[in-house]
Amino acid sequence: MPIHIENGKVRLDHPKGSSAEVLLYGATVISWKTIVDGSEPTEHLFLSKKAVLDGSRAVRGGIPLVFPCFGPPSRPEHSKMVQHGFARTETWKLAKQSDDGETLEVHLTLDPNPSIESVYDKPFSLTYVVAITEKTMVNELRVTNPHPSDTLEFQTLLHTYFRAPMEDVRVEPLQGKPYFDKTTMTERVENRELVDVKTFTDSVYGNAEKKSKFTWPGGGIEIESFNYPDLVVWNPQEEVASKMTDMEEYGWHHFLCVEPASVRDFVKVTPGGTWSGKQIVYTIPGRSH
Ligand SMILES: O=P(O)(O)OC[C@H]1O[C@H](O)[C@H](O)[C@@H](O)[C@@H]1O
Repeated sequence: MPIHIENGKVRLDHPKGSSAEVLLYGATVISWKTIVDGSEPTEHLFLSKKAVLDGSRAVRGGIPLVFPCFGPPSRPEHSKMVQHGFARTETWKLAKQSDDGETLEVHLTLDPNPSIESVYDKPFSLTYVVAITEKTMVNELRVTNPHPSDTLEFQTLLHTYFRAPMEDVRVEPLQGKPYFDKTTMTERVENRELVDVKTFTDSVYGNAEKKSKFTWPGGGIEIESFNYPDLVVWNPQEEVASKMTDMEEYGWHHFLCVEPASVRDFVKVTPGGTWSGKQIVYTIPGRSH
């Protein structure tokens, strides 16, 4: 079976060798593999060896979903929530699956339940689409506002932990972009053509390009995003990661987070409307790692 569900995890196995694994817990994609150089499938996501997958805390790695607030809550309506909201710590439902021979696709849904309602009283409906082809992965979040008269406002982000060598990786194109540097809490403008993460990096770029990429000698990933005006680049380095109980030793050497986002401002969805944000991720042709 190309798509099957087992022990709270959805597996997609493409006939051309690519695969993905999505936990119902947080709708967290924890693995995405493709065949890059004609041999064994290569894992493109970082998942900490100490990540907790039992539903007791957000997963340290893969693609946790941030909704409806980014970072510590900044608005009264989010004040009962923990950092990054509840979407990454709720159990989603597998609502739909399809396989047309080229694309394997699953739809996971999340709607208000008593645990969410204890911290958030707005009506909403979320659908998260994960699809893989031989070479690509698509992650699309759809947010519907079922309220008859109130606008729904939220922040959201695909917190993607990519497996890459921290020392060598460079992100572009970010030159000239405004960004909020969370390491110093200052608003700045990026002057580097190629951005590295060799020091503690927590940068929230605005006005992001539709296509971003990061490369290192022998590897690279391109991200095409739709409807995400911002891009967060993060590597916690030892100073922050060593305080995380779920980060494996030296884990920060093996990933960077490049996160299509709508967080510098709040997305506004009119009554009855639906917002959707999407990333398409693929390895850069001719490169392998
Ligand atoms: O530790 P978490 O709650 O998963 O957050 C991990 C990180 O997420 C984002 O990248 C934020 O910009 C960081 O400030 C935060 O530290």
